[in-house]
Amino acid sequence: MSLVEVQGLSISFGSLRQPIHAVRHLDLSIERGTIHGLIGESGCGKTISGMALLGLLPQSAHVAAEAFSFDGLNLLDVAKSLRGRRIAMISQDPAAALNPVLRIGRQMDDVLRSHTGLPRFQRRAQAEELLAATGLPDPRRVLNSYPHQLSGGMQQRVVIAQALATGADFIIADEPTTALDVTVGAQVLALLQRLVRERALTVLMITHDMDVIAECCDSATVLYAGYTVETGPTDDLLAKPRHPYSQALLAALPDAVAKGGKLASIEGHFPPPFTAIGGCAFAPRCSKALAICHEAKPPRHGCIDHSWTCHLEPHHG
Ligand SMILES: Nc1ncnc2c1ncn2[C@@H]1O[C@H](COP(=O)(O)OP(=O)(O)OP(=O)(O)O)[C@@H](O)[C@H]1O
Repeated sequence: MSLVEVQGLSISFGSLRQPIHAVRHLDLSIERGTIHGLIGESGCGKTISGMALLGLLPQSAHVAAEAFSFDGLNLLDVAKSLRGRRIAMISQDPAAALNPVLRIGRQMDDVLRSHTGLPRFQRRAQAEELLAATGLPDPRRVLNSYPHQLSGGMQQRVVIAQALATGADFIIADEPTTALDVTVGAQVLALLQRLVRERALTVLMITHDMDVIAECCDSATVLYAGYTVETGPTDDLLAKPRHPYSQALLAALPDAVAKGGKLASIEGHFPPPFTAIGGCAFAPRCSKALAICHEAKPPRHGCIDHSWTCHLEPHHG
């Protein structure tokens, strides 16, 4: 059984008469001990999906799903209680995740005190061990530092150490390298890969950057306007993307993987979240669209490992 199993998740805001569709139909399956990417353009619903997994949606959100489970537990019931116990989050801005007026030692200790039964001196040793595990060279100095005395890359390592301190086995990393320069970002991705191997973690990597998927994800889900349009192992997705949107994403990147490019723009506009979509959400921007693509929801093709939703025949393109 997958650690995370999401089928047909929809999240909307506003009234039933005038809904704002943040996520329209998310299918997401994450295997234990892997890094799974969730990729798509700004506004497609990546962060809101992560919030739903963490039980952090505002009260005003309307949520529905055919399946929405973590380790067999229904997340609609238990997401809040799993947060900070089995599920932790690393965000884009480590400085915002840390308290600027408290030393790192105090902040690590606060997390360890509320998540472990360890006495104080053992918590100190554990904090040092966790900071060392994230590759910070002088953990004692880091424990005595304030966040502003650390670089962005060091701050992100501290945030990762805090996530480990909670004992969480599933980490949602929301654009964790966006605020870092390329080299430091690559080091943070390598660190997450090592931690997944060494500590049996599972990571959901939220990103708009195909390079991040190529660099560190075992598999990925492509999201467009709140819909899962394709999901599969990274190698397959990069070598043979099947949905026209995934194909356009890769085509928009000259030497996508080699050159470190970001998702380039694809002609046309993303459908606004308040519009109803009758057919395929990507049809208005799709160079291969048929009449039916504008009228009816696309069927799913492929197998459980690699699937995509599209009206075109599976052997097209
Ligand atoms: N509290 C809210 N009320 C109404 N609409 C919201 C709310 N939160 C998010 N949305 C809408 O949901 C949609 C998805 O937002 P989300 O932040 O998940 O996108 P994203 O893919 O993570 O984008 P980015 O990469 O820019 O962070 C957007 O249209 C956003 O405006």
